[in-house]
Amino acid sequence: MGSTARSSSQWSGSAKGAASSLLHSSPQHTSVQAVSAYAESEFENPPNIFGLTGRSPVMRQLILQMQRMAPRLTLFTLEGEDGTGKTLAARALHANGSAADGPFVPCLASRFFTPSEGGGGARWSTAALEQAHRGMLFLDRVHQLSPDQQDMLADFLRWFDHQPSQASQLELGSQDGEPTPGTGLPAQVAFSSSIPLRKADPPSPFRQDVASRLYAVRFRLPALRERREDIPMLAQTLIQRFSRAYRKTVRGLGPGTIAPLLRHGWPGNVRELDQVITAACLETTSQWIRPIDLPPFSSLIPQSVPLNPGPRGTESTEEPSWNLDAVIRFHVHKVLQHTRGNKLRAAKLLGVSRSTLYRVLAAEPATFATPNHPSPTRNHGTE
Ligand SMILES: Nc1ncnc2c1ncn2[C@@H]1O[C@H](COP(=O)(O)OP(=O)(O)OP(=O)(O)O)[C@@H](O)[C@H]1O
Repeated sequence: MGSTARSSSQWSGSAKGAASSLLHSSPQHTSVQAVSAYAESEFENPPNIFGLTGRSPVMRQLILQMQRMAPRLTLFTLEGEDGTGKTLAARALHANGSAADGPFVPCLASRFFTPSEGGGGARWSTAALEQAHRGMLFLDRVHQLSPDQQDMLADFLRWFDHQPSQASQLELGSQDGEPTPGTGLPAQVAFSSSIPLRKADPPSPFRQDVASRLYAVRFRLPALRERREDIPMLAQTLIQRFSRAYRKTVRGLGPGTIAPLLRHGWPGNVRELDQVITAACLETTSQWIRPIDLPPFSSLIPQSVPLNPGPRGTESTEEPSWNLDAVIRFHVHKVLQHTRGNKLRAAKLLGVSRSTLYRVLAAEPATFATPNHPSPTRNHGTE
């Protein structure tokens, strides 16, 4: 990619230096050339599984582990905070596993375990099972299950463990490969959880016997703040993704833009980074994202998205933020993303005047400040 006359291999040495200096030194010393080199480099081909990538040791190890284990997985759990890439990881394991020829069927765990949906006394959704026949059923957000639903999950695990092997599944389906009603059987079942299901100190909100079964094979997606060295590469990946999707040429991060990204805490993880990059790509009038193009980060997501509280106390231990300004700004940015930055259309959709929209965007969001990022206005400083 890019219009530079130098090849990426010629750049790779200086790109490596640029990455290191961006991570370890003051942003004021970052040169235009170094940042351009960084954006144009190929990032030394970090391991990649179905678009899930990372160059930090923890991500390298995870991706290699996924590549190694994918062909043999039957039942496993992906654990990590919201937006860390659990769904992407599940898709990657599906694409590289024994059920790759079958469908990938994501389903909220709390919807799957809804007795009425299956009818006929079924304690889980037979429709979802049929859809996922010989593929992967991905039961998302298992930590949100109520105690009754956890009991259903225990029954489901027992049922699944006693099903015939993949080899004999052919006999279960009809001749054209479609399952006959009530006989759908996924080859793989994956679960996701945003919080650890196993607690060292009881009492736990989750049935510990069930958690042990789910943890037999577990992949942990690290929070973005635990692998900051991945931020430049992820930002570049997301910029390229944006450019392709929106057909707008954005080449990379301009001078001074990486520093605020490295300083931020990323409570919303890669999803939040994606939102920030998308908003900046929409905003920029240059081919490079400038600090002034960055939105105030923490306003893009509510500071702490409260989890669905369950009777056994499955709610997040973090204090949820219901700050009205934060919610309004989050919504406004979502609408702006939807209208691809068209403020007139966004104002119409929101049912407000354009000047009101500008006022919301210009407002100083004092309540969104993070300790490391005290003034999240549109201009993130003068670096
Ligand atoms: N390592 C990565 N490389 C590229 N994109 C990533 C990576 N991790 C996550 N993403 C992107 O970040 C966004 C959030 O990822 P995903 O939906 O998989 O997270 P999640 O953990 O399942 O979130 P939630 O628990 O809130 O459902 C997606 O757009 C995904 O493509």
